[in-house]
Amino acid sequence: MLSELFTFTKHPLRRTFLHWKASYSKKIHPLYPGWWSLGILVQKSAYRWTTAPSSRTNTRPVFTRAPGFGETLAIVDSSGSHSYKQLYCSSLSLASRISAALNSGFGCLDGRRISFLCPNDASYVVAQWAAWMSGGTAVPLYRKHPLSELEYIITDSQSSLLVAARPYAETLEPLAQKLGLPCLTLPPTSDLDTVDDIGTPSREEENANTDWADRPAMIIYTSGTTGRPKGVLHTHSSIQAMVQCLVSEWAWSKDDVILHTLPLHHVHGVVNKLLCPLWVGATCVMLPEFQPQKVWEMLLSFKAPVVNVFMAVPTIYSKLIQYYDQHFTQPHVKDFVKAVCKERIRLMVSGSAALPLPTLQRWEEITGHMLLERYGMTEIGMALSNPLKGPRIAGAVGLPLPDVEVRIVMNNTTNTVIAEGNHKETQVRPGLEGKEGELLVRGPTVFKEYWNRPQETREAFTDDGWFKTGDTTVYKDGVYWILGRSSVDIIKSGGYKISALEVERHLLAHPDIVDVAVIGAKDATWGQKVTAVVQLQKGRRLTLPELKTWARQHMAPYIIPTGLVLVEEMPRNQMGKVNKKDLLRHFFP
Ligand SMILES: Nc1ncnc2c1ncn2[C@@H]1O[C@H](COP(=O)(O)OP(=O)(O)OP(=O)(O)O)[C@@H](O)[C@H]1O
Repeated sequence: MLSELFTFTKHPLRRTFLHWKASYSKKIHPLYPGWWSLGILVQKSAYRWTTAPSSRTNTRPVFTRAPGFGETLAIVDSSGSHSYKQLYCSSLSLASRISAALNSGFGCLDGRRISFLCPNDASYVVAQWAAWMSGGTAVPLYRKHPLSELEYIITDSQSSLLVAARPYAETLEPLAQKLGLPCLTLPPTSDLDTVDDIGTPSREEENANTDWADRPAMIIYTSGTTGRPKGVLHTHSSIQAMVQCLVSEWAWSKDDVILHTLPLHHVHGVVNKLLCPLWVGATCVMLPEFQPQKVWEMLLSFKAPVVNVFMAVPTIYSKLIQYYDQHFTQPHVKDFVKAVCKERIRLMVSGSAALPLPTLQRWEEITGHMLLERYGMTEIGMALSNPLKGPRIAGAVGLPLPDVEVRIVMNNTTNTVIAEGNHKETQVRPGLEGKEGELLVRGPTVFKEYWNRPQETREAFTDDGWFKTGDTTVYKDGVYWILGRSSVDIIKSGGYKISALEVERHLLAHPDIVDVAVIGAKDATWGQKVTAVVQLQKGRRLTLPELKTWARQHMAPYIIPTGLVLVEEMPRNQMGKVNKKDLLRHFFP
C-alpha cells in the first residue's frame, strides 16, 4: 500500500512538467512589448495591494499582477505547467480575439457578458482574464450542467459571446448557433502557451482601464437550493475585497501550493482556491475533478510542487475519510499519512456547508489537522471564519472577517437587533443573549445586484443596506454558529425550533449512517416532523425504532427524528449540497 502512495513519481503531470521545463524556451511566445515595463509598474505597486484591506486604495483585477510574477509557476494541470507570463500572454491573445469578434476596441466591452465553458485547468484562467482584459463580465459555465441549464445561464446573463475550451466546442457551438452568438474555441490547454498572434493593445488602450472598482467583473449563478438560480453580479472591487481579506487572514504567500478539486462556478472554487493564490504569485495544482485516490496521492507526494494548502466542502472530506478507511489499513501507512499531513500542510479549510462533527474529529485523528471552518455565500464571499492561529471551535464558524459587519436580527423582522459585530468585537443586546435570528451582512465583499432582477435585489437588502442571508445564526460563547437556512433547516415541531444541521451532526455519529439530510415534513399534530433521510453503509439495515433507541443515548428527546426515509444515494449537487425543498417535494408531495 505504501508503494501506491508514491506512484505520483510516475504521474503524467510530472512528465509534462519535466517536458515543459525542457522545451520552455522554444515554446514561449515573443513577449508582448509592454510586458516588462508593465511588470515593473505592477511590482512597484504590489506591496500596496497585498496590505490589509482597510489600507486598500486601488482596485485592480488579478491579471494586472501577473507580469510581476513572470515565470513563476501559476497553474499545474493535466496538460502541463503554466507560468504567470504564459497565462497573461494567452489571455491577451484571447482578449484580442474577443474584442475583434465583437467589433470593439481592446478593453472597451463595457461589461458585456462573456460566458465560457472550460475544464478545471489553465484554460479557465485564460478565459476569465481575457473576459476582464477585453472589458467584459466573466460568466463561468459548468461542464456538468445539462444543455438546458447552460442555455438558461447564457440567455439569463444576456451573454454576447461564448468561449469554449477545446473539449467543449462541440457542446457550445450548436448552442451558439441556436442563440445567434459568436463562439470562440481555445486551443488545447497544452498549446495555450504557443500563441501566434498576440494582438498587443496600445498603451493608451491599456490605460483606458484605470478605474476598475465599479466595473462588473463576474456573474456567478447560485446553486438553486432556494429557487431558480440567480445571477449574482460582483464588481472588481467586491472580488478584490474578498481576495485581499482571505490573503491577509489566512496568510497566503507566494510559496503556497494549493490543491484545487472543486467546480469553478462557485465562489469557493473561483475566489478562495484560484484567485487568492494567483493574487500572491502562488501555485495552484488543478485536478480535472475530485477523485479521492488522486487527492491522497497529491497530498502525500514528495514531488514538486508540494501541496501545503487544501480547501474543500464537507462531502469531499468524508469521501477522503472513506477512502482512507478502506485503503490505508496498515499502522505504518497511517503513521506516514499523519506525519506528512501534519508536517507539510499549513492550512486545511472546510466550507460551503455545515461540517459534521464526526467528520471534523475523524479528519483530525487521521491528519492531525483541525479543519478551519468558515461561512460564506455567493452573494457575500466569506463572512465568518475560525482563526488561522488561535483556538478553533468545533461546530462554530468563528468571527467576522476584517471589514465584514454582521448583525443577528429577530427572524421575520430586521429592526430588532439581537447582536451586532465586526472583526474586533460583538455586542449583544441585554436580555437577548443566546437568542437566534437571521444573519445580516454588510461590507465591501457584498455583491452589487442579482442580474436583471431589481425586485429580488431590493428584497435581499434591508433599507439601510444590510444583505439578508436567510441563515439562522446564534452568537454564543464568543463565536457565531450557523443553525441553517431559515427556510428549510429550522424545523418547528411541537413548539420547539430545531436546527436540522444539529440533528444531522448527531446522526452522522451513528456507525451505519453514511449520509443524512434532515427535513421538516408537514404534520397535523406537531406542525413539522423531524424526518431523517438516510443513506446507510452498504448491506446495513435500520428501522425507525432502532434509530430512536440509539438516538436516546445521544440526543435531546425533542430533536430525535420521528420519521425515517432510506435512500440508496443522497442526491447532492456538485458542491455537495442537498436540495431540501426537492427532497420534501419528492417524499412528501
Ligand atoms: N460553514 C457553514 N456552515 C453551515 N452552512 C454553511 C456554511 N458555509 C456555507 N453554508 C451554507 O451555504 C449557503 C451559501 O451557499 P451558496 O451561496 O452556494 O448558496 P446555495 O444554498 O448553494 O444556493 P442558493 O443561494 O441558490 O440557495 C449559506 O447561505 C449557508 O446556508
